[in-house]
Amino acid sequence: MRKINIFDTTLRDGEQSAGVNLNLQEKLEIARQLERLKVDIIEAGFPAASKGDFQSVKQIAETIKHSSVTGLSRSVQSDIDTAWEALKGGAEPRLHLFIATSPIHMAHKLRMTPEQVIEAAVSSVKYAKRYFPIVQWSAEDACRSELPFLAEIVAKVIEAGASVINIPDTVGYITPKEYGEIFDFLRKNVPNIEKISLSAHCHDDLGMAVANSLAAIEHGATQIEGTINGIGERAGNAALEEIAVALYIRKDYYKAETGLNLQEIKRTSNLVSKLTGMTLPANKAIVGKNAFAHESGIHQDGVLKEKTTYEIISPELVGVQSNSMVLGKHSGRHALRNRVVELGYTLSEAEINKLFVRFKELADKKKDITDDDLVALIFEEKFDLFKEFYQLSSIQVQYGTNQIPTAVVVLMDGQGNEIQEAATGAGSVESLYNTLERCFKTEVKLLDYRIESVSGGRDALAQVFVKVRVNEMETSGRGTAQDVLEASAKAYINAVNRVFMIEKMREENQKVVIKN
Ligand SMILES: CC(=O)SCCNC(=O)CCNC(=O)[C@H](O)C(C)(C)COP(=O)(O)OP(=O)(O)OC[C@H]1O[C@@H](n2cnc3c(N)ncnc32)[C@H](O)[C@@H]1OP(=O)(O)O
Ligand SMILES: CC(C)C(=O)C(=O)O
Repeated sequence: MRKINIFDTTLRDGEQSAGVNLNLQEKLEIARQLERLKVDIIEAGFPAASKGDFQSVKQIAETIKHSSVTGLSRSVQSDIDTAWEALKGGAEPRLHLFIATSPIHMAHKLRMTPEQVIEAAVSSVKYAKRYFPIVQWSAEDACRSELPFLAEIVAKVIEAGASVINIPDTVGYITPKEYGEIFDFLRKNVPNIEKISLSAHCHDDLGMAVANSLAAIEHGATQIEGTINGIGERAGNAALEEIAVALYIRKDYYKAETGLNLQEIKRTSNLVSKLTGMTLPANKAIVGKNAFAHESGIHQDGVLKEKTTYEIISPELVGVQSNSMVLGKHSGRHALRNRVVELGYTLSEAEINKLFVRFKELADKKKDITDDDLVALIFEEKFDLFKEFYQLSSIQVQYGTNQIPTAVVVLMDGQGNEIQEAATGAGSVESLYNTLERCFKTEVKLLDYRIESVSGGRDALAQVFVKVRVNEMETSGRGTAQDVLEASAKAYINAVNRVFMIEKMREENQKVVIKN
């Protein structure tokens, strides 16, 4: 079996999904879960992009011990210097350098000649090697590049010290057969290529990211890049869980394996989906709600007689289990702490105590607290870092079939001032959002609103996801409560607080001088 290294870019390319902004705590939690999943490399961000990205990469590099942590950098010295400052505290610092090699990108975006691109690539790899023991180099838009040019630049960056060469299908254009041919061409035409590791990075614009990644493995790639749930720029990246399980189930064919702990897949997928607000289609392979559900009589009959008639993957393989735990109003802190740990979360004693109060409040209203309820409460406590901006004190909404819906909202701002406003709207949620907009004194455009119940039953918690645009910035928010209107208000406030947080960081960023 060939070993395939898994390079996870959920926190970098995944966060490039429109409307997704993860805060430091959220990124750390995902990084810890990726470490439990045993990914080989975590791309934690793009350190030179912002102060927030820099801090997240630095903290992740200093926290994660069993996966290697990397960050992305353009071929410019100031980006490399900043990346070193972020990554130097990690166990195995590595840098991911890139520059575009296709005629379209070189001419129109970089406005550089091919010779200038080679010069920038080589000099940046040499510069990075002064700091980093491992330098990965990526040819952005490799799949629309001219193959002889690609081979020439790859040969030169290997000579300059790059030990991993990544061939990205940046715009999701290639087909599996053609992608395999690019790997064959490079392996045949680049000197010393057997001394480095070849990597694949595929986007899903034509729905072929996973198929292309698997084709790359068949043609010599030893590293695969992708994201959990396939999130990422535009149509997303290759879904790592699909690649890992395909290699496992079809090891007879691929004769290659990853080091992933497959049983952590479902938990990782849930965490990423909840924290990014990017819900999964029910029929998503491996991690969708219906991935192991047999609906029709003939299938059910077959599965009852012999599972393998219709099940090629057992749910337990990827950590899908039935939820048998019952926590209720008579449960104590020990049971709660135990369950939190079993669910894979790391909470301080103070956080457990705060969670316990919320848990008891909910248990008074709801008979059984499920794992999903608990996760929703953990998210509210652990990841709402924006409390220094607006916090909800109370809402009151009046609705009648022959009345104009009216809402009254009381908020606290970051300085402890109370803000009270009222407004009407075409429906209850609209009246609430019109009122909140008055409180914020900023125009907020609602782009998307989704509501789901966290668990089953009439007393289920409601979870609302919103996408908004404020001051030209798109962001998402989530809110959980037993009442749908309260959950709606919390989601809206969470999204707007994220924008204010990012704006504040950007202001602070401008004050930071990055070493040149
Ligand atoms: C395929 C990918 O996913 S690549 C990664 C994409 N991710 C991101 O862009 C997220 C982070 N990016 C950012 O925060 C910003 O783009 C920054 C901070 C990096 C740069 O911001 P700005 O300096 O304002 O530049 P802006 O983003 O407008 O333009 C990019 C510049 O970098 C240049 N550039 C792009 N790629 C590279 C590269 N690999 N090496 C060197 N220069 C590059 C562009 O040609 C352009 O240069 P120009 O200003 O001389 O025209
Ligand atoms: C920077 C590279 C690896 C990338 O994200 C892409 O080309 O899609």
